[in-house]
Amino acid sequence: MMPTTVSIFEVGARDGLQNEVAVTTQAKLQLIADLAASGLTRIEAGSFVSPKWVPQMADSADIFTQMPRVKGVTYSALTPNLKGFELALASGADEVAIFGAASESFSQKNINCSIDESIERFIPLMQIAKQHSIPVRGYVSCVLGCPYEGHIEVNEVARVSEILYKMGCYEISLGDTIGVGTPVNARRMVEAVAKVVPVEKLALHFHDTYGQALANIFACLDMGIATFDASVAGLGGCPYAKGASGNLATEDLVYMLHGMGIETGIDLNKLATAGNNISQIIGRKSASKVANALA
Ligand SMILES: CC(C)(COP(=O)([O-])OP(=O)([O-])OC[C@H]1O[C@@H](n2cnc3c(N)ncnc32)[C@H](O)[C@@H]1OP(=O)([O-])[O-])[C@@H](O)C(=O)NCCC(=O)NCCSC(=O)C[C@@](C)(O)CC(=O)[O-]
Repeated sequence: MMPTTVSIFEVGARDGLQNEVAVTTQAKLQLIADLAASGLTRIEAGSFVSPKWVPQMADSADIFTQMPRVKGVTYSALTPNLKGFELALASGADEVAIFGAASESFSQKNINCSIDESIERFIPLMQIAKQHSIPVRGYVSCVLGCPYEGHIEVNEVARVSEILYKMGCYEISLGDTIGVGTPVNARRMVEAVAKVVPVEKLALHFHDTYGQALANIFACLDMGIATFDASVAGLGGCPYAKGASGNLATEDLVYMLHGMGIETGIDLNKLATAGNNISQIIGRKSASKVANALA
């Protein structure tokens, strides 16, 4: 059955801006304020990773401490290890996300350790997060393909997802990091993961490299998933997946959902303005077809 409402997890300020030319802290703060003003209630605002690995996110502590908070909005941070979690906690993040992968090679390139080692690192983080009542989201990358290994078995996606869920992640976001998935493959992958993680605890995170993201979401919408990640203006990519384009543009997702009578709580015009403003700062046209059409 199709959902009547969908929750959008906005990743533009993190997944998006981590792979664009560096913008000022002030520009990020404005973007985050604009996103909240458009009605988004789940905003990933930065990441506490090594600034040597991802310099674009080096000001995340400033972002979290300086951004004006809107009541009802959850501001989340990406954290790869205990050090990242402690920095996020000190900066006032409402929730954090750990990130693993279904590909050994991607795990090595992205976080410099194997899948199993990454899980070992998450254990103390999960314990401390529980003590502080900080909800933890879990990402699994490369669920429909890997930039280094190509095909990824759905059983491996299910295995890593189940581990993260059993560790205490409240939601598992399945990431098509390089945007190679197609609708039938996406459904098959979700079916496999839904055998080990309740389907309502899953979110989908599609990059739009091959223009399949909306089709993939449409294909999975009647499976019981009601959370989708998206990035305003289609910002970004992944620093460890060369050539991958940004996430599905949030504007395009909202337009499709509203067209289907599915509520999101988001004002599309305000969202498009937020996306156009940050695109102008970055110096390129918005990657959202909808934002460009509205303009
Ligand atoms: C995980 C590490 C840190 C391991 O990196 P490492 O070099 O193996 O770590 P280390 O423990 O040996 O530490 C090396 C240095 O980093 C520091 N360090 C250690 N941890 C932190 C931290 N949390 N914050 C800040 N600094 C940190 C640490 O203090 C030390 O500093 P030094 O002594 O050299 O001055 C590194 O590989 C890293 O930062 N990787 C992040 C990569 C990244 O952010 N990738 C993009 C996000 S994932 C993504 O986009 C996919 C997703 C989620 O969107 C879903 C999808 O689309 O698939």
